[in-house]
Amino acid sequence: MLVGGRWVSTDETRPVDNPATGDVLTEVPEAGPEHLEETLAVAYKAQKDWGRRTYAERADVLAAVIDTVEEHAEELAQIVVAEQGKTITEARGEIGGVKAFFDFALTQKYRNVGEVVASSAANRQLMVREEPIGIVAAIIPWNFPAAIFARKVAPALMAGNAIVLKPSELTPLSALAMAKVCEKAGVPAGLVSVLTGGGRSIGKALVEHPLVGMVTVTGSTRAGREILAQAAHKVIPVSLELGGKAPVIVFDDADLDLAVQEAFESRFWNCGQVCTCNERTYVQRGVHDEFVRRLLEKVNGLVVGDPLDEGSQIGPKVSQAEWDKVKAFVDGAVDAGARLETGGGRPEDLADDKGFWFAPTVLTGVSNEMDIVQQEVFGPVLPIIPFDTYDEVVEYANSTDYGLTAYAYTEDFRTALSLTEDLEFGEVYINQTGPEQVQGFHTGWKMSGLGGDDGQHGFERYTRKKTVYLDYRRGS
Ligand SMILES: NC(=O)C1=CN([C@@H]2O[C@H](COP(=O)(O)OP(=O)(O)OC[C@H]3O[C@@H](n4cnc5c(N)ncnc54)[C@H](OP(=O)(O)O)[C@@H]3O)[C@@H](O)[C@H]2O)C=CC1
Ligand SMILES: O=C(O)[C@@H](O)[C@@H]1OC[C@H](O)[C@H]1O
Repeated sequence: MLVGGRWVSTDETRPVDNPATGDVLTEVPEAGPEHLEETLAVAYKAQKDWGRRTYAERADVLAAVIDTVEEHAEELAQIVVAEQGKTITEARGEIGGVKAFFDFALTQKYRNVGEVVASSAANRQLMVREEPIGIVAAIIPWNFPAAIFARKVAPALMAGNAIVLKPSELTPLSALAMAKVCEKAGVPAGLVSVLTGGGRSIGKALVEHPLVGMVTVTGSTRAGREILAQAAHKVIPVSLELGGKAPVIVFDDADLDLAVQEAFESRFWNCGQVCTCNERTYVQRGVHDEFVRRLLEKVNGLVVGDPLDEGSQIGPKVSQAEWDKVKAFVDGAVDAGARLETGGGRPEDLADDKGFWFAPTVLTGVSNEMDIVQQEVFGPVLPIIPFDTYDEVVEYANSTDYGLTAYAYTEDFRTALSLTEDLEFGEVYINQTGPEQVQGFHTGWKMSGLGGDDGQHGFERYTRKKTVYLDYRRGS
């Protein structure tokens, strides 16, 4: 792991599994208190200089990071596949996302860093200036281990901060590889550190450390709530990007081919392990059966297999624990009366394989109250629920504790515009699917988050304001 500019190993280590084989891929160090103290002491000094550099100077360094990512793109994609299990095609897309997050940070090169406010007294000036925060702690998940590293590091560095990352214990290798890329690109030593270990151990200690001035988290709502509580006594800003339970709503008048294709893509991307995934699909009764028929044709054609094989479309779940969680949701839904249209557990042709394979699964006859509709599944499982009226489906969509992303398909402009007002979500897509764009604002409502990432609003969260009163009267 990268401790204040030094690559450090430890006697105590923890395994990293390959989800496609179930075998141990490698071991990584277990960060301890001494590593945290060293990391933060070095970051504190490095940030003082970095924060005084101009945006243009910082942009030059970040531009070199993009070039170095490009130079190592395939190697980085292979690392994502090995530890997270997404297909090589999806992993190459993730590395493209890495570059996009840095590219957006570069657009801040000529950023407006404050404003002069009209003073109520002559010969005086009142300015509100934007400044770096200092040291940022980033707690990141396993579903996009390289892209979410970039989503946090790029704005944090561009705004003049240092950053210490605690990657998920499931996928530390991508963060370590990205830290090497930053080092090779010329990011000054100590500005980017990666501490490997458990969230409730080194992650908690990082969040609670007095030198950490802001925390940014992407992960489950459970983790986000714990981290918010851990940071509360320090009264520091916390950004939370948490769980999702995105509805796809298909009205009778929708372009059905478009709705089927995008509901399908949005559910099974990354084996369903995306916070913006289609977690539940509501279909108006008039087109419900045709929608299900067309969707099943696509789902039953999906190729589940070796993520390094260019022909594979879905890799394994990231861990056995995650596999067990998804299986419990499916079995619970069937026990509650849902109909299993396809899938439901391990694919037959991989029944004896050690990988964490889960067959693409579709459930019908599902009611809105079922756990599989109310709770985040985060796997290749799609429950489909029929509805009759606009008011009914809006009530269904808004009925969960989550409020990150929602999608709707309709050709009626009144319905579309009304949905953008009535849906209680931080992101609403009409007649299109994701992913979100880096210049937008990836923000969750309700239990899906606090603050947000990306765009101008996400960038601003890595800065703080200073108001300056300047009296330039010439003598008295
Ligand atoms: N809204 C969004 O943009 C996204 C949301 N998610 C959500 O995250 C979940 C899956 O990701 P997953 O990594 O399993 O999420 P987890 O919540 O398990 O972990 C996320 C990160 O938080 C760390 N962590 C957990 N508890 C604490 C704590 N008390 N203090 C400090 N750090 C802690 C974890 O460390 P450790 O390594 O020990 O697990 C990990 O690095 C899903 O629910 C998914 O929806 C995922 C991606 C994006
Ligand atoms: O966090 C998620 O799951 C999504 O926001 C995902 O993360 C990186 C990708 O660029 C996003 O689509």
